[in-house]
Amino acid sequence: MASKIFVRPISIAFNAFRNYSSSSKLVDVSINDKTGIATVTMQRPPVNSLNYELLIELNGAFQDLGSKKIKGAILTSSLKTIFSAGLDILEMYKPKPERANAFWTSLQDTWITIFNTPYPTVAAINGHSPAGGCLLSLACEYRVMVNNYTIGLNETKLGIVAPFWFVASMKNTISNRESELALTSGRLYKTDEAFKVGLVDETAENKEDALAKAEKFFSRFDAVNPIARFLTKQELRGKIVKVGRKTFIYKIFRKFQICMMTRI
Ligand SMILES: CCCCC/C=C\C/C=C\C=C\CC(=O)SCCNC(=O)CCNC(=O)[C@H](O)C(C)(C)COP(=O)(O)OP(=O)(O)OC[C@H]1O[C@@H](n2cnc3c(N)ncnc32)[C@H](O)[C@@H]1OP(=O)(O)O
Repeated sequence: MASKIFVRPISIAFNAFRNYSSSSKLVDVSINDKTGIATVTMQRPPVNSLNYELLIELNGAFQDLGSKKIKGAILTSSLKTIFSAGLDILEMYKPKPERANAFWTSLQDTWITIFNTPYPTVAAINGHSPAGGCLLSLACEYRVMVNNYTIGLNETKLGIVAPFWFVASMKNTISNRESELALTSGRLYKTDEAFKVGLVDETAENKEDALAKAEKFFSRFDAVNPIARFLTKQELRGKIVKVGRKTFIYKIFRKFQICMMTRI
């Protein structure tokens, strides 16, 4: 584990990114060769619900960017009014145990990858972002959200208990008190409400505005050593990932959830 942590930022310093662009069915990745900023776009109509295949592609995209010399990555959506509707309900409806296990693992791996990137990340939230959609944005370092949409961890409203790493991601962003109020009530915040509590860092008029603000965020690090930056990020986020990834409790919790899912 430790070797991974220390090798990655060094390796990115030796890789060029020029003229990179790759598009799979569900995720488009492009790197602007002038700014060095990557844009990862989810494109799974109608609502970018997170199924196994989308998660695998997302995880791969963010991992690949770790080997390129980028200034930062923006996560956004190709859809007009939806960032992501969260987990694909169909993945949770009477799944085969192997699929449920693979799905759940892919969700957690994707969260860990995005939460832990050596490069800075911004979610340009250009539409509704409930539940798992909110989780993806929380994994990024900064959130810019277009006005008049909704975001939040609304699991309790659906009769679901948000896993503790969802909760930890929320608590990493807003206060413990606000997290408690939000999660227990399954609150979905409007953009301006989310801004008031710090769930989003900036609001935007439209997607273009959100992307412009996201790009501006990266310039904060122009005079910052990228390795020092990454190690500091790890210092702040490492414990949450460790709890999310390794604990016995997590394994039990996953078994319990898969068990619940396969019985519904
Ligand atoms: C089942 C429980 C098992 C127990 C599991 C135990 C533990 C799980 C732990 C954690 C769970 C994680 C959290 C999640 O992410 S759960 C998913 C939560 N998502 C939501 O609550 C969002 C629901 N969707 C919406 O609110 C709206 O659809 C949305 C605002 C995103 C968009 O609204 P709009 O009016 O534009 O579009 P719709 O007409 O509503 O939808 C279009 C189309 O898309 C389908 N759809 C919507 N959301 C999902 C989804 N999450 N998964 C799959 N499909 C979705 C919707 O049904 C429509 O389909 P169709 O009718 O056109 O065929």
